[in-house]
Amino acid sequence: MKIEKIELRHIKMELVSPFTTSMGTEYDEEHIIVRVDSEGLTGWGECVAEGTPFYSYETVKTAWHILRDFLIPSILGKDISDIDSAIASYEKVRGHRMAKAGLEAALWDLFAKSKNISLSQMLGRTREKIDVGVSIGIQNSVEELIKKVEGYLAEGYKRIKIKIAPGNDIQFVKAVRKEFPDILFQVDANSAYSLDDIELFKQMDEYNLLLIEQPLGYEDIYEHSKLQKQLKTPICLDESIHSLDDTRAAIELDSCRVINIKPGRVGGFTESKLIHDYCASKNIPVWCGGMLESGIGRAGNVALASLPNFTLPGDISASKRYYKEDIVEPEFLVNPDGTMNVPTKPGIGVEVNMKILEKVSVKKAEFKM
Ligand SMILES: O=C(O)CCC(=O)c1ccccc1C(=O)O
Ligand SMILES: [Mg+2]
Repeated sequence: MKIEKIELRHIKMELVSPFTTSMGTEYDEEHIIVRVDSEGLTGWGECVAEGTPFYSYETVKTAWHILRDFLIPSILGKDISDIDSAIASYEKVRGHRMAKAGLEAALWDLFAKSKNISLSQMLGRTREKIDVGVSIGIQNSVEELIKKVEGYLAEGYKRIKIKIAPGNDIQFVKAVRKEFPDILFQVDANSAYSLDDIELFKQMDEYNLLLIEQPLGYEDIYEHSKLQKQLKTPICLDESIHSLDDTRAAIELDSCRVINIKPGRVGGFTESKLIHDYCASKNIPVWCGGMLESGIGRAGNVALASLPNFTLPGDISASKRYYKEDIVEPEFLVNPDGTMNVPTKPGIGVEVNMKILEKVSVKKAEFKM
């Protein structure tokens, strides 16, 4: 397909409630929306680099620079036969996986639309509904957390994840487990601890957690292998896994027994599929993480999570859990049974609401051949 035009939009959307993690508190989310136009079709993607370099070194500004100065020039005006050839055209660019994933997502949407199939079909969907969970930020008190958990369970969510940080950990775990003895329940530390905290993790090991996400260093694989050997609870790596190679190392070393796949963190759907397939071959379950995406990125996550080895509920929640109004129609909903429908229309399967997109855009640039 001849890549005729690419548009970038820096968007900023206010969260319905602040999101607190060990990395800080977010009140709004900044991402980049990538639009690719070719032969009368439009592909949409979302780059999940944030305004701050606290989860990842990438930010909206670094991703904008890499997209504008390196990735877009490598494909603009060219006749691209498939996604792999697009990826090959910018393979010299090291790292910057979120920037790459944003562009790749728009190309996946474009190619799926050109074949008149859904993105999930093109990725290899084996289910029409996915199980979904919710990620809850650190709350001011145990009572507030219990109330939030109760609300989300009532909406149907199949799995609860809470963020933890030193000083805000075991008391929350204890309270939730006491109140809800049978729910699927996990924690995410976003790298806030070290091996010196082994006693805390041994305590957590007694609460039948589904997994403990990214307890140690954000680039670490080795120390996680030491921690995993002392716990019954599976460790799940998020931040440390950027590629299939990282995945192999982590599984070979027994650093984790579950992998969180975020297409942005690993550079796109292509790498996500490689990680998914490798984990399936090693009997390692995967689930789809989230980056507080708008409906455009969410559509991609939903499609990805329809692959067979996504056997645990993802951090894929309803649009309204994040934003008062989403930029896609229809917005994403959670069914009362805790599932979400995988869109079946061509490409991402939802329409972009241009009026709302315009409203949340703080900067726009157009690149033409
Ligand atoms: O989108 C979601 O619901 C997941 C939210 C979440 O946990 C998260 C959001 C931003 C950055 C990192 C993480 C994480 O999974 O660690
Ligand atoms: Mg995480």
